[in-house]
Amino acid sequence: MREAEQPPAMEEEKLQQLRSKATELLLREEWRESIQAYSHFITLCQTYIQNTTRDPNYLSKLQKSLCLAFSNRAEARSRLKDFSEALRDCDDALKMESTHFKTLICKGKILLNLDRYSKALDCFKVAIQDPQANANSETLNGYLGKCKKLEFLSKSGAFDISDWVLNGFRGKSPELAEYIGAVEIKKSEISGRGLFATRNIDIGTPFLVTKAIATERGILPQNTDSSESVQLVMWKNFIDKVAEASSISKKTHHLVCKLSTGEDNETLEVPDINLFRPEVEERIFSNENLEMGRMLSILDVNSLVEDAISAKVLGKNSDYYGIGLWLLASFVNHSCNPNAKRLHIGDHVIVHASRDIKAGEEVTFAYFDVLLPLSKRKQMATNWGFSCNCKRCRVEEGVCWKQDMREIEIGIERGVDLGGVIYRLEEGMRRWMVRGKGKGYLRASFWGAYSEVFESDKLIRRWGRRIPAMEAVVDSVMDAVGSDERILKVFMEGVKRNGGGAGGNLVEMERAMKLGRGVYGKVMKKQAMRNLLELTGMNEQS
Ligand SMILES: C[S@@+](CC[C@H](N)C(=O)[O-])C[C@H]1O[C@@H](n2cnc3c(N)ncnc32)[C@H](O)[C@@H]1O
Repeated sequence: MREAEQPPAMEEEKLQQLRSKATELLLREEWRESIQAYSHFITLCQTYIQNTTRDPNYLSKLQKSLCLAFSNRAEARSRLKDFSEALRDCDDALKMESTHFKTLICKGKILLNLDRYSKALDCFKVAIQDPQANANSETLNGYLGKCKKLEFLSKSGAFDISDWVLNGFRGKSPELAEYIGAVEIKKSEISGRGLFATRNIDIGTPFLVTKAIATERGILPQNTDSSESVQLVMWKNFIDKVAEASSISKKTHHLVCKLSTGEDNETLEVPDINLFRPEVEERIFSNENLEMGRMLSILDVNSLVEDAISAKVLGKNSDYYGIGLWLLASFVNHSCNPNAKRLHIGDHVIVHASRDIKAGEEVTFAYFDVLLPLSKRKQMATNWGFSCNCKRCRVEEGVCWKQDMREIEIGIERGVDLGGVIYRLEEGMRRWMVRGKGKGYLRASFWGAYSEVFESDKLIRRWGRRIPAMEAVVDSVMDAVGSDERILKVFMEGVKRNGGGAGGNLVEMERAMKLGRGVYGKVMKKQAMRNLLELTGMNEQS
């Protein structure tokens, strides 16, 4: 006898057995096994529904069971982060019962996870009307509030981490939404594709906030050999996580395939930035092949080391190490005169302007320390696998061969009086007619010398007016290479030495706030920024 022709009692018994097994597996959190059991149940139930000509009550009972099975399979699939299949199950359940409470909650949570805030909000809004919502009203209201807040952030970019900062970065890190501000992907003169401003972006304004598709974090041991082997294990885990994220989402896979391998950059296609928006659904992407070798090159070129704000400000956890892949941030090219900085909070990266950016300008951040001379930067770019093609490197190429420049570098290596180094460099720039941004570039290259002199009362007294004032150097370096915590630190110490500080004169404080916005971004209110400025001024390691 075929299953579909069995009498209802037997059908029911069989369904009951399968349902109990699937539910038990679900309760035991054995997700894969419960998905299998529910799939079996669903197939059987669908067959019975198709073939039944009997009692409408029985049919309705079958449909209810089927709806619940879709809902439970969606839950199990979402626990395995297979969100696209889980969403499909939710939709199948909702087709049968458009206000099915459990499914609406499950779908809302999945959509929230996928950063589709307004669609998630729609689900929770319907769910809260259900009588069952009374027993869960606190949780449901929590979800509703979270969706509304994240939707607002994703539209406005008005991020605010003040409370967390004022709380000394303790507790849960702030909730952040996916946000794409006034930027687009275009062909870049630096290399391949780059991210470009579509409007003027003020210093500190965040223009990209996005969650990593995978991260791996750990504490590195002090010992170099052990540290290297820990890093190797982390790297392997990280590769596995990226591979897993790509295998469960066609969209993630497609976007990973779009990233550069560091070769043939000029022939790379320019993807539409809108593809990176969370609202773009999985179903428009097809299966693509990405061989392991290519994926490893992509990760090599695009993975970023985390730079946690708490570690930055408090100078703690210097042996803490985190890597991640942030898809859209991977289109930001390096420049030795960058105009953007990134801040890592939880799994999110916030990219903000570290100086004013004009509409049409390419946005860039530093892949490595750019407060160093050209020769050292060249070495670091080589380690990264490219030869830097930024404007500052091109300008500095024009003066680096000069005898004075060589002598200045040799002098620094030999530990000569750094005031003398600065004096010689400033004199040289006058003779070589280096002006405007060029001056800022060279000062940034020898920032180490400037900062040591500005931090030493003795050297400042000795060199007096023969070297430029700290404020003028800070302004020109910031204008050329954007804000940096070390520039901010020198400035804050100078302000304190002059009797200023948090209560210092208004002009100085306004300048400090501007530097602070460039370093940390306009993501906090004034009091939180003042706190950070105080901490930056005090922290030896920042
Ligand atoms: C993360 S990707 C940046 C986006 C890349 N241009 C693209 O089209 O996908 C990093 C790669 O871009 C290139 N690149 C980035 N900054 C560069 C620079 N300043 N000079 C030369 N090449 C650069 C290098 O090939 C580097 O390996």
